[in-house]
Amino acid sequence: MIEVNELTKRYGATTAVRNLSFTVRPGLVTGFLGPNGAGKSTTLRMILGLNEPTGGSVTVDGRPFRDRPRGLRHVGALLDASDVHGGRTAAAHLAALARGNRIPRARVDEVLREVGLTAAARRRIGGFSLGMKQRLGIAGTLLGDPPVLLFDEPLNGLDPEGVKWVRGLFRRLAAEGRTVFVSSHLMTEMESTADELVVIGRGELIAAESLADFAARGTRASVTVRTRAGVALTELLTAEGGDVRPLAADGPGELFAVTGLSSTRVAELAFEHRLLLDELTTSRSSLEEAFMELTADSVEYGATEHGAPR
Ligand SMILES: Nc1ncnc2c1ncn2[C@@H]1O[C@H](COP(=O)(O)OP(=O)(O)OP(=O)(O)O)[C@@H](O)[C@H]1O
Repeated sequence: MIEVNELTKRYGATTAVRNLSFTVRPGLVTGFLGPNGAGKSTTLRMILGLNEPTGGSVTVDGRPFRDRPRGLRHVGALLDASDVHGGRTAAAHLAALARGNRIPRARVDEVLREVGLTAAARRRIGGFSLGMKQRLGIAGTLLGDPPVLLFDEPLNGLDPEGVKWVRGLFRRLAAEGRTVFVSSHLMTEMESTADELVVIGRGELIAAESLADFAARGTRASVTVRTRAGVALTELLTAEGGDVRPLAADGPGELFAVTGLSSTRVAELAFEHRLLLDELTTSRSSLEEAFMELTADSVEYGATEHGAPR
């Protein structure tokens, strides 16, 4: 569990993070989203005690991370995959990390196998592709078998097969009861990866909730429902404040586009009233639209600040 409590970080006149509070729970993959410059890396560095907050506090499993000796056993973190000594071999790099954290040397071979780098173990890191460096960085996070894992933009540089592998790994780590916190500036990367989202813009919290609830915030967000109980469902959802419009349906039942309610809420209501749903989906564009709408101010701010044309 990571608890961020009214965290603020200023660099001179720039406020990188402002009064930020959220909780990252174990057993789930939580996506940490925000446009470039939103303050994600600064927040991750404060969680790890690498940056001193100007205000507020952050604890990992109840204590500031800095107070933990042998840190890799508590938190595995990958901030910058290219920040490694290129002259070392993959195995030597991991062995040095293991030694510094009193982790048995045997773990090195285990984690190399886990990330698919066994064949490259004796090669120098300098010759690695970005994707291989990401895998090596991920191997480092797993070394101490930690309950909490942090990743800053881990999908960068991975090919589609690598992305699929990382997603599977995150799911497994979460299913094992670990806390998994993954940053990205792209909603598309998170929609098949995360259960929960923490979204920030300009250093401030925009949302901390499930993907379904976040998707429902966009004004054009919609949930598609297929049912053979169209009349009853329309009445029910309308009474709950949803806007229900029929769509042209092929296949069984009728198809509706619902706005103003999350897919979770639609499912709960249908269940409570014993109405069978044949299909329930959040339109893929809803997440992206909600993200664009809710972070629009921070993106504009960034573009103006850096002098880019609007
Ligand atoms: N060491 C520093 N000194 C001065 N300003 C900094 C420093 N580190 C970050 N900033 C500023 O703080 C803000 C947040 O930066 P940060 O790197 O945390 O954002 P981010 O969300 O991780 O963005 P990106 O996805 O581009 O890495 C930016 O305006 C950045 O210029």
